[in-house]
Amino acid sequence: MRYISTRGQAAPRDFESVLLAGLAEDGGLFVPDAWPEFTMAEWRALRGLPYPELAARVIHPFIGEGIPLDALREMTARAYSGFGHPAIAPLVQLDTSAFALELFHGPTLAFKDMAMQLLGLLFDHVLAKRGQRVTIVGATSGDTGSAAIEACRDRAAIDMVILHPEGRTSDVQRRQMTTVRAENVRNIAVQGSFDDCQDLVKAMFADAPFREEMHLSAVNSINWARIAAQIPYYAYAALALGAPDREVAVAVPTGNFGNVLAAWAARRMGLPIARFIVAANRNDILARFLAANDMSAREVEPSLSPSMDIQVSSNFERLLFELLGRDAHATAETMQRFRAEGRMPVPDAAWREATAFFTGFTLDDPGTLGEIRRLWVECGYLADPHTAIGTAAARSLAPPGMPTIIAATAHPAKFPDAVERATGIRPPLPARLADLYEREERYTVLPNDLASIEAAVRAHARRN
Ligand SMILES: Cc1ncc(COP(=O)(O)O)c(C=O)c1O
Ligand SMILES: N[C@@H](CCOP(=O)(O)O)C(=O)O
Repeated sequence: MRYISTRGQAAPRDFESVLLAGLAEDGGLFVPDAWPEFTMAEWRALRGLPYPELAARVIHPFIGEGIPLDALREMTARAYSGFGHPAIAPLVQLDTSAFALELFHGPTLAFKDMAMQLLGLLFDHVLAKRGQRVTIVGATSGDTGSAAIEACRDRAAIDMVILHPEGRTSDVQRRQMTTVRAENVRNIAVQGSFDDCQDLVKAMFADAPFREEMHLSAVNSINWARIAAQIPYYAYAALALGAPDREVAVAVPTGNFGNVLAAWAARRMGLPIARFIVAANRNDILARFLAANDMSAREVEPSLSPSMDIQVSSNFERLLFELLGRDAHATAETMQRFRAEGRMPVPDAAWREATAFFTGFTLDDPGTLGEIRRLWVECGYLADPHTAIGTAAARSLAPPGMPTIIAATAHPAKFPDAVERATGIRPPLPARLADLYEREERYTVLPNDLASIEAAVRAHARRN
């Protein structure tokens, strides 16, 4: 499998190089040069397999022979061995056609573990094989950070710096990152929003001498490996609900557009996912785009679902590339105009094509609390605020009678204040995190300034 950049100016390369590169040198995102497809019979043969086996088989076409299927199998078996549920990603029925796909049974209690636990092992494998080391820089609105730290902590060949927006994550999320004692990890609270953190990461990649010097790599969903590792759970759920012999819909709480893009990739592989419901909080840029072709960035506003407090959804570029007929020149121009003018000029035909499959939905904070309460009262289901936006979206927009998979992206205990406000119940953290509030935090607050962040990354990488 070869990968090309959405902006067409970076050399094509294989999976392992894409894993280490993270972002293409031309600022674009790597995508497969052709989508692997499974036949109906091949999909049916995956039904009922244990999650680690299914994951290895679904991901392997994106990797190719660089990593043999058996080696990947060993990695998926290890990656999911520490999950707190035997099904890894259980489906919980909420009503006749709505099913919560619980993706939060990993070590840091959010869907990020589903990909990140595997990514840590892929990095180990590829870095050992090549005798290289990397400096991973990541931006987080709360969940990617701790999942990445947990997956890559204490690795001799990896240094890691995670940027989070100061004061804009939940306390549990921040503490899950800042209380980890691992020599190779450093946390920075940036005086800005998640979009600022993400921009800083992209700016570090765009600084070619710095990128080279630090051997930068990424763990955000700009890294294709993240998307590849998020495809299997949609297959797992869709097959359990009757695919490929029956169409399903998905409703995905969305911020950086990585999770819903993984579902769309499953469709490109041949799974009959008929509708993609993109569920947002009041940071509604994607919903405005889908409703009226208005992709215009506004200030990021804090909400009760902080992990989705995002306006610039990086992975939209991958969909845009497809909507523009894989025209890298047009994609690059459109993205440059978005950066310069804050508004993305998507041609009408491309927008119409997007709306054939994708529908947007927005829910404000009172609506989110109401939905958490409703789920508890009517279904006996305790949901976190992100998941609740997904269930509300499915209720209002899922095609009638079609089984709908709602990505349950975080454990309610990560957002105890919101859940308690809505239901009166304060969900406890699992025993292994019970002393989270007693642990000492370590992080540095820095301004939203590239030079300061680069200096901190360099100092961390050279600390020995
Ligand atoms: C709990 C939770 N839900 C939803 C999202 C949005 O997912 P994505 O950024 O892949 O759209 C995130 C962050 O990414 C998250 O942490
Ligand atoms: N919601 C995310 C934001 C980053 O998303 P990613 O999928 O690109 O890593 C977070 O919790 O950090």
